[in-house]
Amino acid sequence: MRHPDAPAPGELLGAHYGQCFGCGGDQPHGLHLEARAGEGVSLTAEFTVQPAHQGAPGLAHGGVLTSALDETLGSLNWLLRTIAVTGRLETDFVRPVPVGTTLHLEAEVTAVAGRKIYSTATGRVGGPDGPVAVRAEALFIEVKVDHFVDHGRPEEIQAAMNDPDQVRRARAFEVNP
Ligand SMILES: CCCCCCCC/C=C\CCCCCCCC(=O)SCCNC(=O)CCNC(=O)[C@H](O)C(C)(C)COP(=O)(O)OP(=O)(O)OC[C@H]1O[C@@H](n2cnc3c(N)ncnc32)[C@H](O)[C@@H]1OP(=O)(O)O
Repeated sequence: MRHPDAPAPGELLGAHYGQCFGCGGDQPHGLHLEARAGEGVSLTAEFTVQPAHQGAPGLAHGGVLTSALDETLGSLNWLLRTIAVTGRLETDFVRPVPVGTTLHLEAEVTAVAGRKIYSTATGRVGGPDGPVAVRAEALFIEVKVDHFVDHGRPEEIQAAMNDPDQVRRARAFEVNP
């Protein structure tokens, strides 16, 4: 399942799109999640809860935590060298996550059936071996680059197509044998 050209274990995966809310370095409102390749089709990521991410006073909003899980699971695309979007995502919120906490995330692909990619993720607090605060089960569906070209707002699509770095990133996913 792991693509032969997948980044080596330990390598930073980088953003799939600079304006992405989950991982984009150019997105001032984003989570700035950083993911690193693991063994097989797995990875780890870190995300620190900011004051802008509150739901209840001093606690992370559940939707923001789900976004961090979604992004972590979506980053598995880099290891499969496949473009896939979230079809279904189910989150368990096991313990509250205070502002300032670094969430230590890990994700892995559990099965692939045609275009369907099943995956799971956990987020731990206090360190990579700390207690689980959130976990998720997901189904991603493989799509072609056309998915974004057909459905995205034209101004952002045009800007992405004019950005050689973005075109290179998109191509890297498309040369999947
Ligand atoms: C040069 C410019 C280009 C730029 C390129 C950039 C490169 C980007 C690189 C990487 C990007 C990654 C971005 C990650 C971002 C983080 C992850 C997100 O948040 S993604 C956003 C949220 N998700 C959506 O917006 C999906 C919206 N939904 C859809 O578009 C469709 O529903 C889609 C594509 C998911 C499926 O539609 P169908 O028509 O293609 O396929 P059907 O036949 O419906 O489903 C295929 C199989 O999947 C099952 N399925 C689909 N949805 C399901 C669901 N919700 N629950 C259970 N099964 C489901 C179906 O039952 C079917 O299964 P059976 O093959 O028959 O066994």
